[in-house]
Amino acid sequence: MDLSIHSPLLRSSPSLSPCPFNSKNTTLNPVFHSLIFDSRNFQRKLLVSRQNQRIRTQVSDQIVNDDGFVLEDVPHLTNFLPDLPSYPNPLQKSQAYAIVKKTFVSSEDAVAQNIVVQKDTPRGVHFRRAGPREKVYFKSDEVRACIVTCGGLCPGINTVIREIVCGLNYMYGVDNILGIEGGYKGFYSRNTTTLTPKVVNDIHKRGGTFLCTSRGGHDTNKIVDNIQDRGINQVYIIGGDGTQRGAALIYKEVEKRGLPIAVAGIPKTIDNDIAVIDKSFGFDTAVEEAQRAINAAHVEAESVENGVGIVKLMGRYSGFIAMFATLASRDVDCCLIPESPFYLEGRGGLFDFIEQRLKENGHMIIVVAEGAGQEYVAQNMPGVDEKDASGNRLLHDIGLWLTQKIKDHFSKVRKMTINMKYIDPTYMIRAIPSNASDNIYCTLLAQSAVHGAMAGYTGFTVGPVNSRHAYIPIARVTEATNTVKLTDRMWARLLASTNQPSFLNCSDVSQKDNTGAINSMNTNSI
Ligand SMILES: Nc1ncnc2c1ncn2[C@@H]1O[C@H](COP(=O)(O)OP(=O)(O)OP(=O)(O)O)[C@@H](O)[C@H]1O
Ligand SMILES: O=P(O)(O)OC[C@H]1O[C@](O)(CO)[C@@H](O)[C@@H]1O
Ligand SMILES: [Mg+2]
Repeated sequence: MDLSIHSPLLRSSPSLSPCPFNSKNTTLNPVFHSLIFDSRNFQRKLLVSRQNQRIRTQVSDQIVNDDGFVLEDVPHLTNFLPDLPSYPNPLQKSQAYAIVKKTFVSSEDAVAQNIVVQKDTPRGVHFRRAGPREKVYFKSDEVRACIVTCGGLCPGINTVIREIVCGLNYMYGVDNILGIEGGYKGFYSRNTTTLTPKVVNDIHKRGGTFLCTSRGGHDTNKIVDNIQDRGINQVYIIGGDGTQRGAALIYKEVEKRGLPIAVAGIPKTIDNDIAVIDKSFGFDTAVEEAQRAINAAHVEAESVENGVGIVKLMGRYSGFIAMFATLASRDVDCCLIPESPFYLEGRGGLFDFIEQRLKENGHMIIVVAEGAGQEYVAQNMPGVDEKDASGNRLLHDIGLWLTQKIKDHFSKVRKMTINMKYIDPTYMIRAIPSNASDNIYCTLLAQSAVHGAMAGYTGFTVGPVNSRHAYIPIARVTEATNTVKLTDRMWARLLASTNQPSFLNCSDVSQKDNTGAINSMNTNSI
């Protein structure tokens, strides 16, 4: 029985594609099933139109059925261009794919957001599975694609650029690909470069972005005007949360103008603060590179009497890099992250702990995420509240502040000689090329984005959800920030491994934890 959704609401909702899902395997009755989709569609419309307000709770509240299967679908070009012609996927004739048993992903395949279930668990939220489709909505020689990279650097950006270019060219025969230089503002400052497999052949071996990047300068109308002027019909946007917000606005404008343009977001950030996806590319590489700084701090600290090493790692609002680098290293005595407040003085404070470790081991290593303890540093620098061009608050240097505080405490209060070394490898961990596993991850991301755009999906972000690549509505990944959960087992593992004070009691933890953000690392389940 085909339970495809044919509600008037769905058809009138331009932000959602027709849902070919069929619920043969569910016990839901068709009417109820439709209702669930309808309420989601309605909510999704709301979410897109009010994307700056956090209405995630309202969205969740709508999923009321115990057995509910929910597809959080992405838009399709045929939603607002119903007459758009389709063509057989050129992969059908690909020699490489000839041996693959099932070249194309079924339109009924969905990726479950929650895979830890009990017998009576509702089926819950799903995303459309990424991958090549039988039909495409672009003729190869009519594709004019562009790629732009925005926000901070991250290992692997060049691999994603390379693989979008090679994927479009090798799999779909597209050879009209433009690189927009210098981030969003590159669209209207008219700096572009032609991208071919040959041009991008070696770029994955270099850090940074071949196309350069910038913060600020997002002017939706100017950008879409420019996309139109250049005849671009596929836009690949690589960047973090801010970039994805910008991509959502570009998609909305494209849809408003009724243009046959696919807008695909590829999430990028070493901070790993993007919700829903398992982890962001470059994160593994950053954690690996951080080991070199921690090792150096450890060698320095253990070679002197009362050596204290402080290593500052990136992580504006999320302490994932610091947490994983600490867990990987085993040389770290204490890890400080933005999500977990700490204090210096008194019983159970950091000074006490340092003294105890120096007595036990003769040395001590602290890893601090750049966003940790900002409120303390701010107290010493009243009035300093700067922002970058994108409006992100510029952080105070917690590493320097901490170094000074520890020095002062031991020399002036405890009258103890300590040997402090402060290592700040901040940009070194993100300006490098991606490691092997990130390279593979970036390749899959790029190819998934290409398959999605060619298949006519738009307004999506691509990423792995429980290890399966999926097309996720852009608003879904920007509505919350992925942060370390203090009540998650991963943070408990860290506390157990360093044996550092938690600086909090249980009731503090439940108050602090949480913001409603989704812990997409799923670290509890590992
Ligand atoms: N809310 C928004 N609406 C439209 N554009 C935005 C928004 N936030 C940021 N942007 C644009 O996205 C681009 C990148 O944003 P930002 O500098 O915040 O980096 P990011 O993508 O979040 O990456 P990261 O934080 O990992 O470095 C900038 O050009 C900025 O103008
Ligand atoms: O100095 P920049 O380039 O503005 O970037 C710094 C920020 O970018 C990130 O690497 C990614 O968001 C943060 O960890 C860091 O705070
Ligand atoms: Mg950001």
